[in-house]
Amino acid sequence: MALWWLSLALLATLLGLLALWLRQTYGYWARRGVLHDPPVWLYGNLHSVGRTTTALEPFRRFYERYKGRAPFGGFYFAVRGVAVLLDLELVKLVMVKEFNSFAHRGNYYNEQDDPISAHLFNLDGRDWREMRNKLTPTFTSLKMHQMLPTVVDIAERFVQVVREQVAVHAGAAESPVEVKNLLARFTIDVIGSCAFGLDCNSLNDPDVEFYHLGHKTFTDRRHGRLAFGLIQAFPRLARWLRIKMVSDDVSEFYMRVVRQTLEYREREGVRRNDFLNLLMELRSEPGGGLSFNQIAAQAFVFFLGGFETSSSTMGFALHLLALHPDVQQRGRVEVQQVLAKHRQLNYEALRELKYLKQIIYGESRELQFYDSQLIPFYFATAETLRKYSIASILIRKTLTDFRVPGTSHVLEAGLPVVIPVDAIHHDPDIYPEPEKFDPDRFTPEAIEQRHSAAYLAFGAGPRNCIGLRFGEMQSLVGLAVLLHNFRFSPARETEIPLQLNKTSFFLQSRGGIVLNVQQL
Ligand code: HEM
Repeated sequence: MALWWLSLALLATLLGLLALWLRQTYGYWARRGVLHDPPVWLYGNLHSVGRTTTALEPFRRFYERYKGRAPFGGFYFAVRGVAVLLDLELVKLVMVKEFNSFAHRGNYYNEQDDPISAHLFNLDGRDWREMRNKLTPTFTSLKMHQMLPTVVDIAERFVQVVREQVAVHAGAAESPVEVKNLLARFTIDVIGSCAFGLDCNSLNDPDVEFYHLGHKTFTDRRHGRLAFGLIQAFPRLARWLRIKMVSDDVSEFYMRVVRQTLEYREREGVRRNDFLNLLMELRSEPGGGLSFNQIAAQAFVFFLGGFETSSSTMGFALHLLALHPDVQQRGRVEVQQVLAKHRQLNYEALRELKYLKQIIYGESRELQFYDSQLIPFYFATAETLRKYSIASILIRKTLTDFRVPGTSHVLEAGLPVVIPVDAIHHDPDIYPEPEKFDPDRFTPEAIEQRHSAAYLAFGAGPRNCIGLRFGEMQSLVGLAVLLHNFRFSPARETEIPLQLNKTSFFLQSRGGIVLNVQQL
């Protein structure tokens, strides 16, 4: 009996201490006099995500409520205080001008026990800088040029598969096709070939392992939200406990694929124009090359970056184009003109697809400086990614105490800083009528009128998306061949508006995207 009372007293003491700690933790912003919303214990300000809202809503509401009242506001991720930026000048300072004070993302990874998690997106500090320097030459225009024929070959197979799906409905009034799955298979085959040197052929065989594990990488979480928040908040403890982030079967699969391909290429002396070849060349670089684990982790992140982001972008673009036939036709005419001139989709042809670029990609002035030839593509892709920002928030970690200009507030060392990309992209003062789909928001003249941090679909500054050109190339090729061969319109099953997945960190549609597809 005495033991029972003792246990109860111990439990009560522990709960009391936990409550005191949480009170102290959740008082962080109030003590500093920073605007903030009251948090829900243990969940912080993201309690609704995955239940009643997607990850977009809390940040949009927060931004709308506090924008103009302060350059940043206070927020809580689980038990961690984070600052949410509300002012574009401050965004630019954090991402570009004062980058050295905010160079980390602060993501958890575990090089020892979970080597595949130690990839460029997660790395920080010197490890990140060295890896970024090594990988940057992998994404030059020349390298993209060399990979383009592979992408075009797969795009031709893609058209054939879509034709077969449309043919199933021959003679019927409608020909509904689920395009999201087809786009995922297209990008899997492209990135499987370019990052892993494999002919995955998921376009013809949807049961291939690469396709299933590719999906699993995005759908299966090793940890629940609360555990994830705690791991991010206490990375040293998590490493000590040997906690992994990537599922074992996913990790084992990619490690095995890279090992087998490397061994085969070395044995047979095979060279190809792909990312794996470039990573292999880095293996024996003087002054410290890449280890096998490092190569596998980088191939893995190229796969993560290249598969879901680009297929979602194309899926969102097709949905928008189906609802806006005038924009679709303008894009198609451009593709027809460019193909009539060049006879094929070569690099020069891609450069001339100006309007298509406005529909999907797009960029701030900063990116235009580094590759002015790519501006046109921004029009098409840009407006899609403004409306549907695949990464709805970006994160940086403060490395040294940073006084916010014009205020007495300090972003303390170690504090995560959130850039609310989706909220900025839907700010009516920056993009009037933000729900309207209008690729002409991304003409060079219109871009010039806006703040350079007003468009952040690929991030900004030295830690922006390294795969931008590749993603751009594959999305542009994919959309160009689709518009050239098919017309898209809403079918009876088409969701309007498109419903989004509530549990995914990256923006995804909740289910498939069904559109009426007509062969031209
Ligand atoms: C539509 C396609 C894509 C979108 C929307 C996209 C978006 C992004 C965003 C928003 C970031 C974070 C930038 C920041 O924090 O400032 C990022 C980083 C990154 N992306 Fe992409 N991405 C795309 C395609 C790709 C592709 C094709 C690859 C690789 C082949 C890739 C690889 C990466 C990597 C490795 C990083 C981390 C860079 C670093 O921390 O140094 N992405 N991407």
